[in-house]
Amino acid sequence: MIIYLTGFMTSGKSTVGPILANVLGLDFYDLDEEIVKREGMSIVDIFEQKGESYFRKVETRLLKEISNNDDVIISLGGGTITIDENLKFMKENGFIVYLKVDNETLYRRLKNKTDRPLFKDLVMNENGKEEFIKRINNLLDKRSRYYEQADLTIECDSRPVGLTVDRIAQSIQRKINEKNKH
Ligand SMILES: Nc1ncnc2c1ncn2[C@@H]1O[C@H](COP(=O)(O)OP(=O)(O)OP(=O)(O)O)[C@@H](O)[C@H]1O
Ligand SMILES: O=C(O)C1=C[C@@H](O)[C@@H](O)[C@H](O)C1
Ligand SMILES: [Mg+2]
Repeated sequence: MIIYLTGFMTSGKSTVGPILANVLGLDFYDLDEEIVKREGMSIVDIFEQKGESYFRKVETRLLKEISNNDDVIISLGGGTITIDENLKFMKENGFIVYLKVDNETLYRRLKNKTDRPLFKDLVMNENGKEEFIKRINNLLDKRSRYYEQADLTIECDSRPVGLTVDRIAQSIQRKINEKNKH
């Protein structure tokens, strides 16, 4: 079984993923971390020096590569699921969980981080909340229809990490039990 964690930047995929894997006794991969390892560059450097479309190509290739593992949790990048080819592949090969977080919470988490290329300029230019919220909403308008294709949505705005992990773990456990019955 492959469990894919999707959701907006800073929704918590990379924070929740390793804890969830530990709780369920599964292996863990973080797609962004695999890209950084393979390219020997940070995500920001890849975007700045090689461009977003190059990043997306590597992302799609490595998504398929790490999906050769079984019994694994994979934390995706925030944009991975918005590539139709990736969405189709994950629907066919795993169980997708959407970590849904409201725009105010995303703003609080994003406003000081310079390691997200799609928000770095706003942070560096010390833009105000309005600009952040506008960009978050614009991206969410385009991306929600992809995130909502997930098999399970967990609303996790200000929920402690442990509770998010518990809720996903219970849901996955139910799935595994069902599978074992058949
Ligand atoms: N309850 C919470 N659950 C998850 N993360 C939280 C929570 N409260 C605060 N945070 C913080 O929010 C941030 C979540 O970032 P994280 O890197 O996990 O997101 P991500 O979904 O992997 O983003 P990206 O798409 O950019 O990889 C971290 O800085 C984490 O410490
Ligand atoms: O939402 C996005 O498009 C991204 C999210 C991050 O996980 C990284 O994959 C990168 O910063 C792009
Ligand atoms: Mg991440």
